[in-house]
Amino acid sequence: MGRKFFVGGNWKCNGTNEEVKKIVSTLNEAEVPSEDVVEVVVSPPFVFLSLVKSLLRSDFHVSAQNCWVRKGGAFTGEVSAEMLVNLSIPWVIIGHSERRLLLKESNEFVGDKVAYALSQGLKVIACVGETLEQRESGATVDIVSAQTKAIADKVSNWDNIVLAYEPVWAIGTGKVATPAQAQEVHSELRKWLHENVGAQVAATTRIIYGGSVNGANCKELAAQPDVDGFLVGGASLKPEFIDIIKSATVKTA
Ligand SMILES: O=C(CO)COP(=O)(O)O
Repeated sequence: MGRKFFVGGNWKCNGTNEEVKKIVSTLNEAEVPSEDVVEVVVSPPFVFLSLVKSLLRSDFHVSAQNCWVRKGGAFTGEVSAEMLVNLSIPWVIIGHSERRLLLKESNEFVGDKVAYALSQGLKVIACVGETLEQRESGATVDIVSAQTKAIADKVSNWDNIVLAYEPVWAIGTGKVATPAQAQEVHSELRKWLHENVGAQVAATTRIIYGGSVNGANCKELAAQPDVDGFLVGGASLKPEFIDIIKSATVKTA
């Protein structure tokens, strides 16, 4: 079975009520390849999830940017997986580097979160990626493998996981990984899955790239054999997100 191209838009901590409505209306008017060709998921901040869900075209889906590690309760400021399920939000991003680095989320904590979110029926965009210092010291593959292992240690079924490779040095910097750099790490991740989880999981799990993806660089990245889509930050707030969605056709050409 082929891996359907996946394009996620991570809006991060951006947007007003008015801006969110405008982005959604731009997306709703866009002509893009069908759902058979590309799966599109947008991830607004928690407070806008219901609004976006109510306005967004039905062939695009909504994701949260995080959720609590276990069942909800006395955890001030947190949002539980159960709440997302209750609102029919199908996806959640877990382990984004901004949370790993700024909020000190460990590999193990991320693994626990992924497992709990899956157990509640959510689909997960699980993020991994190395810092510039780690890349320069030659540790990239070790770092992303350890991050992936912490997830694999806690989950037995990968059907509802999309793995996002997001090198920290490429996020929000305009410094995109070259297609060859992205392909190299994606193929190492697939190899890791093959050797440590199984051939089927390696063949079917989508590995998407994130870090300064834009309308101009997406096609070349999408053409790489192990790049199965994107997780887009800054450009997902702009009309060029539509061009990025359209890059899915590179795979079918
Ligand atoms: O972190 C990212 C997506 O999750 C990437 O952000 P940018 O596309 O703004 O570099």
